[in-house]
Amino acid sequence: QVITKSELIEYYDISGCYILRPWAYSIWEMVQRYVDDRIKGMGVQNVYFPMFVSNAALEKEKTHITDFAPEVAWVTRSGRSDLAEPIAIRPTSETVMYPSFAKWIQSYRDLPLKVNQWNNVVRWEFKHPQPFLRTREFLWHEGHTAFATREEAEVEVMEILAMYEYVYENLMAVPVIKGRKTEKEKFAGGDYTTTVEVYIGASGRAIQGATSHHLGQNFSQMFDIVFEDPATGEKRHVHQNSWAITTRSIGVMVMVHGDDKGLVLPPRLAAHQLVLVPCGLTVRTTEEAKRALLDKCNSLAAELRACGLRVHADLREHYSPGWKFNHWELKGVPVRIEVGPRDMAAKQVVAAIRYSGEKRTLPEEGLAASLQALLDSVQSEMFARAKAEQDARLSVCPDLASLCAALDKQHLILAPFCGDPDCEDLIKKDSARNAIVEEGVPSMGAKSLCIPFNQPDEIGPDTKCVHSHCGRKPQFYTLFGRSY
Ligand SMILES: O=C1CCCN[C@@H]1CCCn1cnc2ccccc2c1=O
Repeated sequence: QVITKSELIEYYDISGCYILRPWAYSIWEMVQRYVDDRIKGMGVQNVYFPMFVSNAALEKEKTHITDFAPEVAWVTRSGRSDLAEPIAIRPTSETVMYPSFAKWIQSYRDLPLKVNQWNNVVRWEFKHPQPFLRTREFLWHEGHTAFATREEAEVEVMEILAMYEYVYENLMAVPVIKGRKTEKEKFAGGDYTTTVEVYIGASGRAIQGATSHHLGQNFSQMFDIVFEDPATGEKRHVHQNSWAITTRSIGVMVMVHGDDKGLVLPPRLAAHQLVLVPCGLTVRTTEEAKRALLDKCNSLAAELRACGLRVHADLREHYSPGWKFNHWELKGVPVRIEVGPRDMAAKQVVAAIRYSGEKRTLPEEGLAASLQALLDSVQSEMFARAKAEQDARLSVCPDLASLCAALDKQHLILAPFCGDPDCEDLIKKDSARNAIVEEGVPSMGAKSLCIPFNQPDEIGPDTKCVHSHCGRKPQFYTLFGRSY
């Protein structure tokens, strides 16, 4: 209800596809603007590759394409005539881009190659679609880079991950847990996957927020992307990375901050940080008093805009202040400013803070500065509140029983883990069986989310793997939880 009543999304007659309305698209634009500036500062250049992939190109990456094959959408016809060869619609662009990388990279002087594209991709998922979180078409950016050495590539993987952490924590006020995916959960085409994971308090589940993969030389071997080593003259395969954040991030922010009155937008991403509503106009208000109030609202809005604040003055005559209060609360505007004739006379305004519900009277004097300070404190308090909830729902569990008990409390679990995919399958199966069934719906088992870079403790010599039957030595604490 929130995503339609707040005018983020409109539904569409093709399953898994949704319309991003201005209120949602403006959030994506803010994310895009920040990420685009950051990656350009890292020497990445934007490009645009075709959305169509030939069967031959797609097949080139047969290693991991197999488990993704069912999701690939194909064009088989134009008009009434069949195509000679079916053409795939890109689900991601490795196979589209890397044949060109092989042409463009001959010498070490052609390195590093760093390109990115802002585009849409199509994955014909069969799981239950959800706006933002699981859609058959979504917007993202995909960065694809190539280096002469592994070390250079590995530095970039972490720089990009830090950028995604900033997008979530500093723009969206959403705390993340950074780490590396386990062997089972990583992108099979790469060497390793790093990720930012987000805890969704409302559902007690975690969701992947963005990824930065180190591909190693897997793709350069498949696509023969080689350069001549100046020292030895021999041909060397490049070391590659690829990374992405998608419009799923909008859904994550909606879920983390939303409340029973609707959206709650963090000030740094809100298209309107402030909405100005004239109040106290009654049938008895004289024409010139009304005119004076509307002029006041316009001049306040202009003054605040001049100070860089994103202000919207809602001066519509045929809606009551109460209606407007509800409308903008539903859309999650961080601060509403109420101005009535009495406020005008007292040279003050009333600020209503969306995320806390608090109301505060502010003098007109220095209003822009006090509102900027207020918005900054809203941003940091929204983060602090989400962080406190995430930390309160994080348990360190030594064994399966305590892991299942923590799952039932909608916690995420940090557990000593051997890292073995078979053991991970067992943990998922056994934690699903033991967990209490809620309202007849079998609750899903725990998946591994990441191996946090920030480990809670050393793995002691006599520490056991969380699934004691496996008998293998635990290697690291791994974050487990129900996930999307
Ligand atoms: O995440 C990223 C970051 C951006 C570039 N691509 C990588 C890895 C994508 C993994 N993936 C994900 N779904 C797929 C679906 C169909 C075919 C292929 C794939 C596929 O390769």
